[in-house]
Amino acid sequence: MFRVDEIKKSFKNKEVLKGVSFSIEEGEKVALLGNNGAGKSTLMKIIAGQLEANSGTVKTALDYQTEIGMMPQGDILIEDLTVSDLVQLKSAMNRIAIDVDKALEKVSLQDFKKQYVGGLSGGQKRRLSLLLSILNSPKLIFLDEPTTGMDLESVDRFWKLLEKEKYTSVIVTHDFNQIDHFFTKVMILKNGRIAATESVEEIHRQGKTIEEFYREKVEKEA
Ligand SMILES: Nc1ncnc2c1ncn2[C@@H]1O[C@H](COP(=O)(O)OP(=O)(O)OP(=O)(O)O)[C@@H](O)[C@H]1O
Repeated sequence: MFRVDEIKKSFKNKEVLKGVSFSIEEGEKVALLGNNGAGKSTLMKIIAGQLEANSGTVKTALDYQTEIGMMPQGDILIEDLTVSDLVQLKSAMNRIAIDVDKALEKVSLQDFKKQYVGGLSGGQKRRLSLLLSILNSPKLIFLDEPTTGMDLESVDRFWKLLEKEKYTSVIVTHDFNQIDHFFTKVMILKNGRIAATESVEEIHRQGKTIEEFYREKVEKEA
């Protein structure tokens, strides 16, 4: 469904990604893990086309505009539009007809439709970003730390929404509480490469939690 081959990226003379390769199959829910500065957001930006890699390829038969949803780490929102207008604008850009109220209900923002985006709280902006990235019911979504800044109730609602919608997904998260029951696969980015890829089922079969697996791979061999 989606394949990344030997992606390399340096900033000045700092080599952040040294050859990252992986593939995503339909139905997988992949947690992309790694310490701060490991290069997760850099990789996500390259996949999103916001940043150019020095070398490597991204291959997919999916259409970026209509079949892939992206939620970057920082919110890219137009602050001086109302919530409702922004949702309408995005749906017009994607040439889809949507019921704005219903869409806003998905992320519990129905009471904020007339408010300016710039006046939303950080967690509310994240929820709006999420909505924009799934508005066209994509087949594959890439989310970079989607729950950052959300209160506990919103975090719970966020994971429930994703569970219900059943997207194939790649999600950068530090939310270890959720990884054990939401994801099917874990990828760990370390020293510029994918240092480990494992199915959650296999990790559990070994009697470990994902957090234990992560610590073993990242901390012990640091
Ligand atoms: N535009 C840039 N210019 C220079 N260095 C950059 C730039 N973007 C990222 N970096 C560097 O690349 C490295 C990886 O950053 P990145 O944001 O991809 O990490 P991350 O794994 O997403 O971290 P976090 O968990 O903190 O979000 C860091 O050392 C960062 O300082």
